[in-house]
Amino acid sequence: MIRAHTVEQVREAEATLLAQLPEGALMQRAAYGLAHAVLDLLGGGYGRRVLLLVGSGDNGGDALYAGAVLARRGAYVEAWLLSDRAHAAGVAALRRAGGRVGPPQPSRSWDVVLDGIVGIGGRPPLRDDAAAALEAVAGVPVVAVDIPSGVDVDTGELAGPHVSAAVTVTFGTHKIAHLVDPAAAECGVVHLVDIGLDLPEPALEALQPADVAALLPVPGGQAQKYARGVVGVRAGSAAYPGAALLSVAGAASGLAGMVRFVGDPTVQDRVRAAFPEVVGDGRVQAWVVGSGSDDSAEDALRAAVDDDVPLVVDADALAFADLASGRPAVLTPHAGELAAMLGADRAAVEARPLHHVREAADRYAATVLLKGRHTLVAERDRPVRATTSGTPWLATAGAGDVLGGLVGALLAAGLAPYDAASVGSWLHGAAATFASRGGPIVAGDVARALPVVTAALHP
Ligand SMILES: NC(=O)C1=CN([C@@H]2O[C@H](COP(=O)(O)OP(=O)(O)OC[C@H]3O[C@@H](n4cnc5c(N)ncnc54)[C@H](O)[C@@H]3O)[C@@H](O)[C@H]2O)[C@@H](O)CC1
Ligand SMILES: [K+]
Repeated sequence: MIRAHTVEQVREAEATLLAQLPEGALMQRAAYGLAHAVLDLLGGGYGRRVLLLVGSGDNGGDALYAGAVLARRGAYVEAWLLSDRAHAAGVAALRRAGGRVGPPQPSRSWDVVLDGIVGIGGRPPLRDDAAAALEAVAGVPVVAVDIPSGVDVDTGELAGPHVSAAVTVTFGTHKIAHLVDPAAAECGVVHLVDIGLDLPEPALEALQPADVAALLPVPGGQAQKYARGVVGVRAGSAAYPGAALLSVAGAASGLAGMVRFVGDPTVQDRVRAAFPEVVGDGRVQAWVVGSGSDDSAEDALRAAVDDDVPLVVDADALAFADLASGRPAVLTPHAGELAAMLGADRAAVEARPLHHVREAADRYAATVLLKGRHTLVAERDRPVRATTSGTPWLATAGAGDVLGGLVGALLAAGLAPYDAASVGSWLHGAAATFASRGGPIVAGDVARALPVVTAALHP
């Protein structure tokens, strides 16, 4: 599991550790980890040209001490101090190691910039001098120290100018901004340096393959189809038959024992032709409702709610999500749908996805899965889960229908809504990444890749 903590949680853990260690020990751990990540990125130190952007806090201190390590490895290192209150011992260490301190020489070109402007003590927006320094080094790859300066650490929101990093080297634990967009998209590759912090339950987490494998419902030796779970799909309409086919394709991933389909008769014929294993109405352990349901969305959701089993509420059914409020249910909006549910602007949801997904989980007393580059799954009193297994090629028509079906299959197989949503989202992203191999895909490719990805979790 990747765990992310709030600034307050990190500060508390650091305070405990600082009290037990000699002065400066934590910063040395951080600076060595940082320097080694930079050496990895540059393929060595000798002859490389490194510019440090140094703010007034300990984040700048990390950059200065790392700069000293790099200078001792033969790099040419300059520190551009953005404040006259820069970390004094760090400045002295850099000087002793042969680094230069002062405004950068204009003619120099840099191999890398270390962003030590602000870390977890920063409050966006960046001050003007810091923003101007960023402009002056535009185009040079940046290694962000702890966090790309200018992003909001605890929310993942952006406010004005900010660093866009190639690599972010963070310390002790991930921060929320490393996993939540739009900030996460500015972090580049995130590298975690262990500094020995002892941390509480995280604010946010991201499932890793081993976590998904541990949660996945796997049939035992005595398995039979009903016990493995029956998932029902109420989706599609004469106008949108494809949504039903893709919803069923996700549900028929093999993770539940049986799939039922209920819908428009013409759509039903097409579903049966494409998926001979799918049967008609009957008892189910979970319903998936809404993709392409068009005018029938409300009736379909009411019928599903009457069965009193866990639900996936998707697409057209989200307009009636109140019906699922307080039930075991996963609501699966994209930003536009969530905006409509909350009476907000789509742009506001995209700028503050974490805030809005939490608000919806609270308002609907349900599990809410907000689709995006890093999908977020929120449920009251649980860490939000972010999905990082996808690919930008997954932004394709019908991919959401497959996800809804898949989450339904996992609900039917017995996972709680929170786990079904986050495991389903992870598998969906991983299947897309596997199917894509860096190239374009369509929604059906994602559904077809699900069994392979599932199998790979159990070598
Ligand atoms: N506390 C610890 O034990 C450790 C901290 N470490 C480093 O220390 C950092 C935190 O250090 P600090 O608490 O000193 O805080 P920071 O260095 O993150 O930033 C605080 C400083 O930035 C200035 N600042 C705040 N907002 C700004 C803005 N919008 N524009 C420009 N300047 C702004 C403030 O005046 C303040 O002096 C971590 O992110 C990490 O890099 C690491 O060395 C590991 C150990
Ligand atoms: K930084």
